[in-house]
Amino acid sequence: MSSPITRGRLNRLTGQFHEPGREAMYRRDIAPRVRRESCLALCVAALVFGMFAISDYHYVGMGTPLTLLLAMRLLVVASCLVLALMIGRWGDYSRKAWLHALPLWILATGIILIVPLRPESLSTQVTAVAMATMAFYLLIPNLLPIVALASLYLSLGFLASAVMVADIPAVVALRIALLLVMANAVGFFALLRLEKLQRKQYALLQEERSQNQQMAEEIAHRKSLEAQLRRVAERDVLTGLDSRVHFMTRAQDLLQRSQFDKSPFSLMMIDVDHFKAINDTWGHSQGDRVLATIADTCKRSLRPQDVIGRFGGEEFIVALPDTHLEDARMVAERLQRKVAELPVREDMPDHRLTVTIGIAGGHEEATDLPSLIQSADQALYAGKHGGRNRVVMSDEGRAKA
Ligand SMILES: Nc1nc2c(ncn2[C@@H]2O[C@H](COP(=O)(O)OP(=O)(O)OP(=O)(O)O)[C@@H](O)[C@H]2O)c(=O)[nH]1
Repeated sequence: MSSPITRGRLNRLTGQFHEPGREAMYRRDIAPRVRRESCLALCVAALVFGMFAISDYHYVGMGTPLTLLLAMRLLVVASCLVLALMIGRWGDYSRKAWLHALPLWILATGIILIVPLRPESLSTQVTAVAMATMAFYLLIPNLLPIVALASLYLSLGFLASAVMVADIPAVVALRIALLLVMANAVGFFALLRLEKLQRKQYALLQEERSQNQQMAEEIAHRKSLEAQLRRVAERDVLTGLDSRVHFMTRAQDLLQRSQFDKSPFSLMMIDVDHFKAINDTWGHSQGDRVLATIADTCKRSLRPQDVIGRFGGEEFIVALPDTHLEDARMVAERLQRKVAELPVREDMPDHRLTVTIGIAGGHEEATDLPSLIQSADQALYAGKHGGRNRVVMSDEGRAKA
């Protein structure tokens, strides 16, 4: 549950947010809707106010009072329509609340002026004023304090002109006053409730949006962490090659595809010769540099579709899809040559950098990756025993070749 602080506290009398920034944001948010509704409400108000011209003739007949009444109605109707047009174009509710308030004052003045121009119809005018008051509060969108002031002006002005022009007894004036107080009270509290409800709804929506935003950020953060972790798990930090686990996954896929396509598949195990001696003589940092350089050299010498990984310590593994054993041997010999040509003499004088490579191959359905690795490893072992710095094919490979 969110606290009233996060939702935004509301003023008890106006229904507006206490925080001016939040109130301004709310008004900005509802501005387009208020603009549309104001235009529509003013057009309807102009129509209704103009419509009563029909009853003017009935009450005052032909003559100067009718002319004055019609002129006044025309003025009010025209003002309402012009203001509706202006609000539609420039009526930004968040910055020009006065423009939205102006029609209320004009309509109120028009209604008040009917009393001296048509004093005989006072009883029907009381009903019309009460209804106009409610319409001010509920139908023409505006801020509660502005509406309350305009309605009060309408009520007091109407009462004053009724007392002065229509010469009504005190008791009738009191009844009209009570009726108008009631209309104002009902309108005020209805609009206050509406203002509060709308702002509460807005605050809840904002809260929901911010929670969604937070959630989206959290998800993005987790995804990036996940991707980072995956990258760490898939890469060997020292050489930048595939980690053993990731290599196994990729090589497995390649082998399966080769078996499906019935295309050749070869596997190489590369081991640096006398690597321990490098560590012991020139230190582990130099050993690390040598491993990274050899890894880089091998990677660059392979095709993009080949996959190379670090299998362990100073041992690398390469999967060669679509490659016959004889071709794999040529690749291995090329790698062997490139490693031997690496310029390490300055850092490690009197040391010949060499690698021994074991090769195995096969794409028959019975062949699986672990047994291929085992065969390549056996060939590598044989190469080491045979004096190192050589390329050796597994027994099955030799038989096939
Ligand atoms: N600098 C460095 N050394 C490593 C790393 N991983 C393994 N080693 C070392 O590599 C050496 C491998 O030694 P051996 O298994 O005896 O192999 P070798 O000396 O190359 O001998 P042969 O393979 O028989 O030619 C060990 O001393 C390991 O400590 C590494 O990441 N960095």
